[in-house]
Amino acid sequence: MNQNQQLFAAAQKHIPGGVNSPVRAFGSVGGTPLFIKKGEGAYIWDADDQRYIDYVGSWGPLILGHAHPDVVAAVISTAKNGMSFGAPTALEVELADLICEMLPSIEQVRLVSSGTEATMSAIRLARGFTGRDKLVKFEGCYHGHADSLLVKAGSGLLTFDNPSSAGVPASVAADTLVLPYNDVAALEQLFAEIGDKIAAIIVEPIAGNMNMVQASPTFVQAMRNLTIKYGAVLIYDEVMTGFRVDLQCTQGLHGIKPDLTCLGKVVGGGMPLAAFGGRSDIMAKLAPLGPVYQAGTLSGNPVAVAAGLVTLKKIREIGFFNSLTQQTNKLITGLIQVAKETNTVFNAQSVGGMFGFYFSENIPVSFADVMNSDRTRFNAFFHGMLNKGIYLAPSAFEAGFVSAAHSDEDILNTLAVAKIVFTEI
Ligand SMILES: N[C@H](C=O)CCC(=O)O
Repeated sequence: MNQNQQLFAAAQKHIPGGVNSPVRAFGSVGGTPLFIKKGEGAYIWDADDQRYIDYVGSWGPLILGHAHPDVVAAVISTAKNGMSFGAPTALEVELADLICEMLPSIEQVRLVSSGTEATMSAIRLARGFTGRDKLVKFEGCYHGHADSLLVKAGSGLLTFDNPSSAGVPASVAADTLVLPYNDVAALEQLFAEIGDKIAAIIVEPIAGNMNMVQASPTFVQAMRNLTIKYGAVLIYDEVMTGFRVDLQCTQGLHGIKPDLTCLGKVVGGGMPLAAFGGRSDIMAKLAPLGPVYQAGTLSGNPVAVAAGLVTLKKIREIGFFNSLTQQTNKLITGLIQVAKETNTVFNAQSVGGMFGFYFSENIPVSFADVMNSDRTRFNAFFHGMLNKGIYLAPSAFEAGFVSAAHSDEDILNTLAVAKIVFTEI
């Protein structure tokens, strides 16, 4: 047994399934997960000292690459003054100001510790604000693991073939109405029937938890128009896409002003930090100002905030996003090219530093399309790449990420390996 296998065996003794989040168990692709020893730039090393070019980036946060020196320095210097106070700090005011400056739809913001907390709190707030209970979500979108959101969800649930979790009371799930992604007619029909009972739509405006699926412009516009018409709240879940696809996130690309936005991942620079924010009249309903309760001992944790601040400042530097977008594009066009050269049925797309690839003729626009892609081939490709030092997300239902640390050489090496693996599979 190698070190990874030994650690996995040991982990299973006291950690259910040997992992602290299900997709880490290598989901549908099977095998032993890598136990990571260290990361630097675009690379990670496993317990057997094998190096990999990493396109997971801790599932999105590491837009600057692993252990970026400025982020590490900020974390160390902040931690030296104390790890947590459970009291306000100047740093969190600075981060809140910066988020509001970068995202015009956010007039006020609250910091929390995970994407799940952000979406869960935004939904409670939308319900408190509207006085309504019904929530609209879309098939294949994943918004964290709060009870009401584990209905036909993506990410680890899909990976393990159980898109609606056990343990969610039917009464809770009853208020979650699930529609197909990108289906304008279904959305219009639902609003025509019960629009005055709907508190909110929550959507991943570029879905990253059923692989990567983009919302069409008509779908996006329909969500905005209908929520305005019926007085419902439009929640953009940009936990994955926030500061990852564009400096102004997906909402900047769409030219849409959501009522509330959920952020996570990049905003914390690799530390447990997330946020939700939006219209000040809605945010004013939060305690201690208003009747909607939301709280957290570690919310706005100074060490996490320090990492987030450095990360956001770096990605605002001139040329950062252009270069990240170009680098991701090189990977995607290169993969499409080598697939063509090896007669492999394959497709791929990217926005900013986020990408998806599919063993299918067309780019998927719905959950059903993703389900129809060739997942057996995906698994073979994943293992082939992993065995040759390329670490991709171990699930056909997750997006991939390029960081500022991925060099031309890394991309070329990845493409050379992909060509071999496409031929093998
Ligand atoms: N897709 C998930 C989050 O965005 C992957 C991370 C996890 O579930 O552990």
